[in-house]
Amino acid sequence: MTAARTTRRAPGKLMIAGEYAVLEPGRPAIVVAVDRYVTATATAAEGADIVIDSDLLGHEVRLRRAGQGLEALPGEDPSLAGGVLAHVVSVVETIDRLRTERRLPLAPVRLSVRSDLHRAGVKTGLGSSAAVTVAATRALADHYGMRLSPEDGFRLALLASVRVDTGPSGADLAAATWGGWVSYRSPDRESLLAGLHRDGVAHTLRCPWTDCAVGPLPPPTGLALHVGWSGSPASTTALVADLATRPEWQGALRTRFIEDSEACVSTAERALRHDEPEVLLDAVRTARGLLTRLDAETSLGIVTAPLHRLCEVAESCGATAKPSGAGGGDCGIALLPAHHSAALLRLRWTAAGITPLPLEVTTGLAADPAAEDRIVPGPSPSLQGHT
Ligand SMILES: Nc1ncnc2c1ncn2[C@@H]1O[C@H](COP(=O)(O)OP(=O)(O)O)[C@@H](O)[C@H]1O
Ligand SMILES: C[C@@](O)(CCOP(=O)(O)OP(=O)(O)O)CC(=O)O
Repeated sequence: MTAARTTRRAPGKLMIAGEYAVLEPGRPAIVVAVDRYVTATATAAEGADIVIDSDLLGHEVRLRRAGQGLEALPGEDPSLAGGVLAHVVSVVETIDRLRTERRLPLAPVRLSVRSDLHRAGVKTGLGSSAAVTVAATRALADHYGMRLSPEDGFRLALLASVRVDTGPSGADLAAATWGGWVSYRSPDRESLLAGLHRDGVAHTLRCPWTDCAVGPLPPPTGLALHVGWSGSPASTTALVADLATRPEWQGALRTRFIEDSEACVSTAERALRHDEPEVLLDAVRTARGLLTRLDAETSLGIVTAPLHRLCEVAESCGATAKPSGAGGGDCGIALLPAHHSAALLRLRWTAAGITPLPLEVTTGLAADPAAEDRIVPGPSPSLQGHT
């Protein structure tokens, strides 16, 4: 390994449609990457096997490779590796295992992580865990000279993610990897985790991922995507876990929601592919209706008062709007036809206590023009060359 310093950045995301239903393997969602990033830099470490320096902590944490993964060195807070650093630690452990299975050497590595997906330390719902996982996976793999394809990088990041939590669909990882407007269907994360335990990383990476599908979608023409922040963070994990425990979610309600969501997302995808903005707006309106109905049927707390206000105000400005993601706080999106005033929307949102976020749809890590490194192709065979 001869790389001196490898920096990779991955964008945040917003969900356009398909929330909750996409948790079901094979069910679709539409997600877009937005231009707020997490940047991960891998360099050689000294004095520890792994050093993680994250802006979430403000100090670095030194870890060592032990039999079952990374553990804190004496004097370090042992709870951090399984807590706030869980995603970065899982990335390192997943790549360590892959390289060990392939009989490739491990090296002391320092990973620095910087994020602009929080506002004054508060999460905005732009998918920081996914951006961290994708950026760190890519920085570390490239640092080792593994030269992953975007598909390999996505799969490796999803495997690192399921080791932390099999709950999330991975739609945010797909957006961070490929960027733009993305059509996504999730794999069965429980069976991937079982595969990791049973067969290891290399095999699970290569086996068919039934149900999983990712593809680019053309952006809509004549519609601008606007994003408003409700002002409060939401715990997607808590909402998803809460929904899973509801008896009503086990029966007909769930089947109907998932079927209706599939129809809605498929319509939205067709509208994007055939450049039919009116049909897209209808589908986004339907997606809002589905989330509102799910909320009414379960009292989960998806459509909070600020998110409702965000949507109503946007509609009064000529837009079609909905909560984006799990709801309960975080962001909402509005699609505004070009002949309506964006300035008015921003003004009315601000007056209603909603913060307009100046975000643009962006490319993913796979096309990162800012990738900066000094990799000299080393003797380590690439992942692709080995599989
Ligand atoms: N700057 C960062 N450095 C290290 N880990 C981070 C950073 N930002 C986010 N993470 C990881 O992502 C987790 C947050 O995930 P989550 O609560 O799902 O928020 P989000 O909705 O932004 O993904 C953190 O607990 C941490 O594990
Ligand atoms: C419910 C979901 O389908 C969508 C949640 O999207 P969010 O945007 O709420 O996620 P966070 O980035 O963690 O805030 C869960 C999923 O797809 O994982």
